Amino acid sequence: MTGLFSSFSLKDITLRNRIAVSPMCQYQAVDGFINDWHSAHYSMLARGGAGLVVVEATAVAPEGRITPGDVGLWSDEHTAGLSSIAAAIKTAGAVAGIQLAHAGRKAGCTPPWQGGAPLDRDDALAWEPVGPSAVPFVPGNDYIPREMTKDNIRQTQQDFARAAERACQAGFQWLELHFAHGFLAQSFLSPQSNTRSDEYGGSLEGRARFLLETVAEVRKFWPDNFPLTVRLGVVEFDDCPEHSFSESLKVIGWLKDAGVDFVDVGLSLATPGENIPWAANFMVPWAARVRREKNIPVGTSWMITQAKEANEFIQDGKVDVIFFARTLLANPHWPYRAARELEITDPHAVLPTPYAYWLQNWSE
Ligand SMILES: CC(=O)[C@H]1CCCN(Cc2ccccc2)C1
Repeated sequence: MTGLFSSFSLKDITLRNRIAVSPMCQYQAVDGFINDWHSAHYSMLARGGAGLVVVEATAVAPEGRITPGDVGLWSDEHTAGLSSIAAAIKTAGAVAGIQLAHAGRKAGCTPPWQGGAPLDRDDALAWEPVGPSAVPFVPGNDYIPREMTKDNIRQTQQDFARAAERACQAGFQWLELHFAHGFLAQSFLSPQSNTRSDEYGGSLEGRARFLLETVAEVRKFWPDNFPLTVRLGVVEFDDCPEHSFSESLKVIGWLKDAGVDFVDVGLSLATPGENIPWAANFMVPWAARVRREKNIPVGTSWMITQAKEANEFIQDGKVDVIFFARTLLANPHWPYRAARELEITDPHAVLPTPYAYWLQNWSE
């Protein structure tokens, strides 16, 4: 019987359950290097019992960071630190995943707790953002990205590919390309941000070209027996969400043909004014439609907090994996709580032995 605690196999990788730690930016790195914060953070989450732990948005180039504090994999020097993170995740029994990102025109900002606005231009840590077109994320704002040349595009695609190679060398076995949230790839896809008239703009084929060429380059460096996945913003909540969703379904078909194994169904966040219908589980129906209409395994996130509901989403074949974020930040041992609530056999077994032993006969 499938459910939240049934295993999930994709290519040669098997998750012990359907609970994934969603990539959550910590903004604690220096020059892209992880430190004790990340080691403790990811060990904590991996020991909580999730089947998959995806490391936060990891920049494929310095100018692709959301903030100066983003983790990076743009240099061979970054590999060693991330390999220790991958090892810690795997030792705890979870599959080690990593999200590779380029924030595009949303890059070069302060972390959310400092307002999330672009760094002052005279800040020594600031840099010029890049994008498909010289169109600012905030209409009328003077934080305008430099329009990428075709050489810039090719270089960034290589950056993704080389970062994927490093991720494999570091021991990660699940790769998620960040094609959502208004970041670089999403901004190529959205006509709100991509006004190019060359082959990287205009038609849907043109706007999707950056994504498909990036997947093709990554495919050369990421092992075929490990899942190659994308987080894709599948819907823009504008005056006609069905339009962007129908375009996304076409793009997902092309991504699948290019070798993408799984879609983590996310939000577009391509413009600041989106009227997002925030509510519990609100992305599940969209993910279920992708799964059904494109016959591809999917995951999703966004305000999913209840074990019984999550279990039903899996049982009903709506989604294959559920990405939890704040639910797990609030309680890293939430998988154990969920296992008890769902009356799974040996709920304590989701935890490492030193914890499982003492909890096997414990009931509060
Ligand atoms: C890297 C990434 O996708 C993150 C960056 C920070 C904001 N995240 C998106 C977010 C928006 C609103 C509430 C919570 C989260 C996306």
